[in-house]
Amino acid sequence: MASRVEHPAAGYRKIFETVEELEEPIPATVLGLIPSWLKGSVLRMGPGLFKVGGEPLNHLFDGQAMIHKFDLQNGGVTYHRRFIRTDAYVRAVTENRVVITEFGTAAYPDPCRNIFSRFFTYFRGIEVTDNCMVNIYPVGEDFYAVTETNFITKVDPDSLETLEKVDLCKYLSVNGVTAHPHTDPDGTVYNIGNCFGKNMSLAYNIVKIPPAQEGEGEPLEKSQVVVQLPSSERLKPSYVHSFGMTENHFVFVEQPVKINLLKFLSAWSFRGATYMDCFESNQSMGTWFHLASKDPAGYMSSHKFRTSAFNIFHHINAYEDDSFIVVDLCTWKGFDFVYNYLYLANLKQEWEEVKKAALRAPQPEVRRYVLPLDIHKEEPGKNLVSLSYTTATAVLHTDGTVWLEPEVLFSGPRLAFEFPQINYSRCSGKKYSFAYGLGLNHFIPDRIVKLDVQSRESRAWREDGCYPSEPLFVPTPGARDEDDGVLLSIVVKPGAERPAFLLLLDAVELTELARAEVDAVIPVTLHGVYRPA
Ligand SMILES: CCC[C@@H](CCO)COc1cccc([C@H](O)CCN)c1
Ligand SMILES: [Fe+2]
Repeated sequence: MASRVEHPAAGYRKIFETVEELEEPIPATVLGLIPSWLKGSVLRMGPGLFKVGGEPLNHLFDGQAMIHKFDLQNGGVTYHRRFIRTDAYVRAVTENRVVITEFGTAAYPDPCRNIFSRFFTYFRGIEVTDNCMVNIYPVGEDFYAVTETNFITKVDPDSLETLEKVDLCKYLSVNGVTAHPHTDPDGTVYNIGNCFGKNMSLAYNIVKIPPAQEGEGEPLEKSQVVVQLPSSERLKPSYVHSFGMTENHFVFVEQPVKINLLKFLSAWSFRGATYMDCFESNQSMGTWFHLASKDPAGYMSSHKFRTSAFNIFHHINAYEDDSFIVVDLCTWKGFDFVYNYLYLANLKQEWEEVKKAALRAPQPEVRRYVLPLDIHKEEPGKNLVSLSYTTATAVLHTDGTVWLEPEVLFSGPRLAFEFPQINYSRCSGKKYSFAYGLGLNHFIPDRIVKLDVQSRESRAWREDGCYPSEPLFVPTPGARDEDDGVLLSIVVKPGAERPAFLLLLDAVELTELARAEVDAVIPVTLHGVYRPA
């Protein structure tokens, strides 16, 4: 059972404060021993500028995108970081005001314009943000920093320069795609996104970007929608943050957090509206699971899986076993939108206040759901799951729906196992044993956790006054065991002589191998990738 850790000094405030970018990489002080085979870069995205024109940005997902890079070679480490030159960033800094509406902060009307031009800007659609502060991932030979809108930004993974703003609407009929794509061993990239389309043909589109082919130009030019999934409620598609992919199937969990399209597609400026204002909870649908086959791609409409309401952001892994699909998720119980608790004003409160707010929030739980593929007319009322190693159930109802009950893999009072990572190249879409995550304590990141999804045992790394980020798993070359490798996490230790470090943990025992300390505070990072040299 995770021990109760308290943060009375509220040191976590430091990871939500603006920092300067670096002109050049800075050296890190290495304590301990970095495995000689570990050569490459940790690339991560997060907010770096939290105030514009003297006004604070309100939400965790509003800060202007900053890219961070730890370079490891020959046992030495350097750290670099730059702001991404998005339109959102450049125009905010140039005009010294929020010009592009962010997730939870509305743009300010241009005080210099006259009343008429200000009035008419109200009627133009809002300018969708390109603030790519969520993740960075490779597509072919290129790296893209992303948020969840239709704009992704090509960046140089060595110099951290901003290369090109790309509008996915040029290639795909989507309004946005998640920051969590899946990648096949051959380099094919899959993603899912909302499609509000013409005449409200509402759906969720699964898109496929083929691998880079020599002299075949942009992979994005060849991207296509491979499956369209129907929305449970016309005019109100669910928010989708990630999806599952097994060897032969896509798994889409349709959560009861909905986008009100009448609000989202109408003139925001009147109300100084933001993306957050467009969400609402569906209090009656519960949560729906959808399946689609991968090749040939096709929606499996007869598989109507239902369960009770929860928020879902991060799929951990999904795999097929016998005639079942096993789906492991980081869930938050209830239909109240968890993002309502992630305003910076909340996260930067005194510790006692932070704990009080988290009491009212949806409670986190790692859950295993099992979806039977063969639901030909079994008799209703019987549990269809016959896997020996899980207590998850699936029961066919007379209306043709299948009611799912999960097995709980990890649960603790306001202790979330989140930002999950696995040995992806070896285990994605396959039966696996280990998941690594960031432990959130009343939403404050204060632990690195390893979860054995077979034994349900967990172990943690923590240190007083330390605030880690999502742990990235790097397998030892030629490893035999799934967890033979290193976990990399950027840790902030406010008040220390060197207030941030890259932590290297042995992924078997979560023991510290080394840390590379820098003389700089590093603000919160959300997601990232390890790029081998
Ligand atoms: C009404 C919600 C619209 C969807 C896109 C439509 O497909 C989400 O849009 C944004 C806009 C700004 C920042 C973000 C962040 O990525 C969130 C946290 N990851 C998401
Ligand atoms: Fe995420």
